[in-house]
Amino acid sequence: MTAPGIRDGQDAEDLDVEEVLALVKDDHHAARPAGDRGPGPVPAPGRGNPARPSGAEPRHRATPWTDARAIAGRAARSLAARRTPVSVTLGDALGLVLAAPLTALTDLPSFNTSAMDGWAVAGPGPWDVREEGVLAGHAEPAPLADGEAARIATGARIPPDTTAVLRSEHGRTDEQGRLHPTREVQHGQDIRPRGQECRSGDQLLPTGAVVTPAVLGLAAAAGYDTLAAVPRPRVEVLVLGDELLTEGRPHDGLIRDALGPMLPPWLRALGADVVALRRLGDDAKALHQALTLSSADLIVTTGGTAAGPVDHVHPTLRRLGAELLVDGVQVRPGHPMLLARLKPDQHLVGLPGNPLAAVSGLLTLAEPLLRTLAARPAPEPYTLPLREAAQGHPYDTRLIPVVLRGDHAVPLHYHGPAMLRGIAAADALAVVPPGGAPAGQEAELLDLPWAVAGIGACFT
Ligand SMILES: Nc1nc2c(c(=O)[nH]1)N[C@H]1C(S)=C(S)[C@@H](COP(=O)(O)OP(=O)(O)OC[C@H]3O[C@@H](n4cnc5c(N)ncnc54)[C@H](O)[C@@H]3O)O[C@H]1N2
Ligand code: MOO
Repeated sequence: MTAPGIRDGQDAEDLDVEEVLALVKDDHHAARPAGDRGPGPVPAPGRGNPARPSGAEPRHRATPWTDARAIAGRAARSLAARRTPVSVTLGDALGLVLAAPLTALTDLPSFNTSAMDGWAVAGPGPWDVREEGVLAGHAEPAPLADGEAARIATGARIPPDTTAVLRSEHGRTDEQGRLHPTREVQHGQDIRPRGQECRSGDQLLPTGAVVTPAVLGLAAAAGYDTLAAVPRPRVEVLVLGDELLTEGRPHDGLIRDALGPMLPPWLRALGADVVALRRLGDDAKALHQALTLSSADLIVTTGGTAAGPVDHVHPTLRRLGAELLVDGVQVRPGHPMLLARLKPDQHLVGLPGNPLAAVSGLLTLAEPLLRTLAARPAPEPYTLPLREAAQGHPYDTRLIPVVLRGDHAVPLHYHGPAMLRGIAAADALAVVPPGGAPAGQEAELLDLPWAVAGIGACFT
């Protein structure tokens, strides 16, 4: 069914009966008799306490969206504190979080060094220029006598008793080979004294700092070969569904697996070490075995979260005696997503099979859990005004792909739960409250990792 009022790119299956009815009725708002007040545009209920159209069945068990994110973060909190730091080479440390303060292992600079190419000079000029110059990386040169100069390169060790460095563009040599300054020389100029940036033992960065390329550079400069870091949470991805092809075009009711290629790099961008991706079909036994044997910190399943004949996730979790921490979330798309504790130190996030619903589950449940396990800081929440109105769900939060243009978030079309066309062009997801948001209303934004950091920064 396609309800009048469903916007371009919105998927009718995304809307439940109440929502479709709300849209239909909303469309005929003008034709209502005077005094007929409802239901009309559904009023925006408060988060977590949604107003429901009269007669609507409350969605039992479904957790409000903000609560679901908080529960996912909390579920990992005590585990995060107990994770043993790992020692990783600088080459493997990008994106990890420091498990110990970065303390300087040396003074920086570790010797008095020249800030410029030119001459090290002693006393006032003119100076006799020593035959042998000083290059970076050389052993300590002999002391300068008063009235003596030595050619010196940027980064080279300053000879003892040097009083200043004269830049090459500020000196000239006469016929006798004596060096004259062409401008006044200040005592100590262009000498970087040992320890100017830090002394050995100074704290350069605290525990919890994210290892960026700049941190790698600083650590190397300060003498580190390895860093103590919080290990990446180990994640196993189990893709469920007999209808999935791994190559070629869809045919005969079979479709391409869109989640297998999408989830591992996305999980990596969220800080995970993806140890395995396995396609299990719709095989309850294989799922049970995979969950029993896995030693990952987090198992992410895709599909099979609803109540169809081959939706094996709930029955398998029941069989395993798993504790369901979140069983359905008041969010569209993705409302059947779930979070379970399989063992005290092992969780499962069940993502719905519809691909945009899976993205919603990834950002709602997997992101806070992985962030907490990886000890990454929470991104600062921020909002931007919507450039166009965003259609809301009557009583669930909706996540809508947007592009950021100037100071506005522009909602994208093709945001139905089975569609990736919108998110593939997006910079962020806008959090649209129940009832929707008119143009100009501020919406909270969830940045997509590559939109902020660039592709190279988050997928290495
Ligand atoms: N009776 C009900 N049926 C459904 C409900 C509901 O509330 N009551 N919710 C719908 C919603 S909303 C979603 S989302 C889906 C979630 O279903 P599952 O998690 O059980 O997923 P599947 O049924 O396995 O698949 C749904 C859909 O997605 C396609 N799919 C699955 N895996 C992939 C993949 N790796 N790549 C691309 N596409 C995939 C699959 O073929 C289906 O079309 O349930 C609704 N039903
Ligand atoms: O609305 Mo579902 O949750 O299609 O994803």
